[in-house]
Amino acid sequence: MEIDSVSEAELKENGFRSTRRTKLICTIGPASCTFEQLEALAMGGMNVARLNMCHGTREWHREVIRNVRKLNSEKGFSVAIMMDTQGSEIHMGDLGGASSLKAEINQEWTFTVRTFDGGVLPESTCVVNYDGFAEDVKVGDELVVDGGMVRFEVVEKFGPDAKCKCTDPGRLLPRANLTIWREGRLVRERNAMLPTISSKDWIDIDFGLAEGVDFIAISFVKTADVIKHLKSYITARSPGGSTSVFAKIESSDSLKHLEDIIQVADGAMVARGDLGAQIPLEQVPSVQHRIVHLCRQLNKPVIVASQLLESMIEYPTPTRAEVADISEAVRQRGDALMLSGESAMGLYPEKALSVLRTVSLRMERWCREEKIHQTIRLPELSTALHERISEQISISAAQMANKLEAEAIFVYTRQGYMATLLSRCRPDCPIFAFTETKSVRQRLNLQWGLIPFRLDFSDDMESNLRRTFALLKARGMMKQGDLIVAVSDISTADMLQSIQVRKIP
Ligand SMILES: Nc1ncnc2c1ncn2[C@@H]1O[C@H](COP(=O)(O)OP(=O)(O)OP(=O)(O)O)[C@@H](O)[C@H]1O
Ligand SMILES: CC(=O)C(=O)O
Ligand SMILES: [K+]
Ligand SMILES: [Mg+2]
Repeated sequence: MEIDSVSEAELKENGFRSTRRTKLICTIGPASCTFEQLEALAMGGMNVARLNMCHGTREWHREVIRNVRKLNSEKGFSVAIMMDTQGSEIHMGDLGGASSLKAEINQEWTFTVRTFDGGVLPESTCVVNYDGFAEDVKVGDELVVDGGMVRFEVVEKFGPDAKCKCTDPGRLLPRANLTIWREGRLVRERNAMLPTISSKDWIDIDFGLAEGVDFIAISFVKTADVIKHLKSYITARSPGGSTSVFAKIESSDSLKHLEDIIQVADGAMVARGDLGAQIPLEQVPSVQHRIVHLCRQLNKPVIVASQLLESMIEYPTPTRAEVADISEAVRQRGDALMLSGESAMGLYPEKALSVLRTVSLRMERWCREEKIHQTIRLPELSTALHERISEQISISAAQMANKLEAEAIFVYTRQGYMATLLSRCRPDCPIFAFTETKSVRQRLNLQWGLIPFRLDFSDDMESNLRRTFALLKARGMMKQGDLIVAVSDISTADMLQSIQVRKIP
C-alpha cells in the first residue's frame, strides 16, 4: 500500500478529523525548482505542482517534471503535475532580460511590435506579442497591465509604436498580460478571434502528454468547443492515457458559456489574475462564488487561483485581507488553492505554503464546529442506472458517516469516479480513496477531502477490506474499534455496489 509520508504523519499526529481537506497547488519557478526546494514544498503540503508554459524552456520544465517524479518514487509522495498553457491573448515580451521594470507616474513609455536584435530593448520600451496591436490601438486608449498593476494612456501613434504616458505607476513583469480599454470598455473584437490554443500551445501539449502530466490547464477558454477538441485530441494521441483537462476561467467571453465549458471539462480554475483584467474587479468575488458552486453541482474539481498571498512575494507575513480571502475560498469549499508568483519567484515559497495550510485547517475546523456548511442542492448527474446507484450510495454514505461520526469513509475505486462523488458531498470525515494506479491516485490528490492510496485489489471485497484494516493498523494510522463507512465501485463477483459500516477489528 502506498500513501505519502506527509498525509501519514498528519493522520497520526492530529487524528483523522483534523486532516486538511483543501488541496494546495504551487506554481514552480526559479524560487522552487530544485529537488530540495520541491521536497520542502511537498513536505509543506503541496499536492500539485503547476508549470506555466508562459515562462521557461521545455527543457527547464522537463527537469522539474523529472524532479517531481523522482520525489514521488523515492519519498512516497503523490504530487501531481499540472501544465498551464500560454494561450494567445495579448501580452508583453520579456523586458530584455530584466526580472521587472518600474514605471513611474507620467513617465513616457513606448509599446511596440518591433523586434530588437539580441533582445536588447531601448529604455522605457515594451514589446507587445500581437502584430495587430499598432493597428488596433487608438490615441486616448488605456493600456492595462496585469489587470491594473500598471496603467498607461496612449498619447500618440507612430508607425509600429504607440507612445504612452504612465497613469498608474507600478512594476512591469516579463510577459505580463495586456488589455486595451476604450471609453471604459474592454476592446475585445480581435482578441475574440485569437485561437485559445496557439501553435506553441499545441507543441507544449504534445510535450505534456509525452511527459505524462496529470492535468493540462487551458488559458483563456472562450467556449466549450476547444475543450472538446482537446479532449478528443488527447484520446487519439495517448489512448488509455489519463490526462485531465481543466478550463481556466479568465476570459470575459467564457462567462457567457460557463455551464457548457465546465460540463465538458474535467475541472475548472478561477484564474482571478486575468479575469480581474477582463471584468470589473468588484465582480470577481461573485463570479468566483458562482464558478465554485457550479463546479460542485456538476461534480468537477475547482481551483481558486491568483493573488491569494501576493504580498508574500516580498514579505514574510501575509496581510489580514489575504488571510480573509483564503478563508472565504475555503468556506466556499473549493477543492484547491493555488500559489502563483509566491512560490514561483517570491522570497518565501515555503512560508506562503504554510500560511495556506494553517489558514485552511483553521477555517475547515471552524466550519465543522459551527456546522455552517450550507446544504447545497446536488442535482442528479447521470441517467444511467449504474451511475445513479453510485450517486445515491455516495450521498447516503456521506450522510451516514456524518450522523455516525465515523472516522473515515473508505472507497475502493478503479477510475476514481466514486471517490469524486464522495468528495462532492463534502462529508465531515476524510475520504480514503484506494485505487490501483499511480495516475488515478495523483489525479485524486487535487480533490477536496480525498486521501488517495495505491493498493492492488483482489476480486474479493472482504479481503480488500481486511487487508486495508491490517495495513492501516500496522502503520498506526487506525486502531481497533474505529468506525468506518466503506463503499466500492469495483464490480466483484460477490458484490455490485453496497455500503458497509465496519468497526476496525
Ligand atoms: N517557469 C518560470 N520561470 C521563470 N519565472 C516564472 C516561471 N513561472 C512563473 N514565473 C514567475 O512568476 C510570476 C507569476 O507566475 P504565474 O505563472 O502564476 O503567472 P500568472 O500571470 O498568474 O499566470 P498566467 O500567465 O497563466 O496568467 C510570473 O510573472 C513570472 O515572473
Ligand atoms: C492563473 C492565471 O492564469 C490567472 O490568474 O490569470
Ligand atoms: K498560463
Ligand atoms: Mg492568466
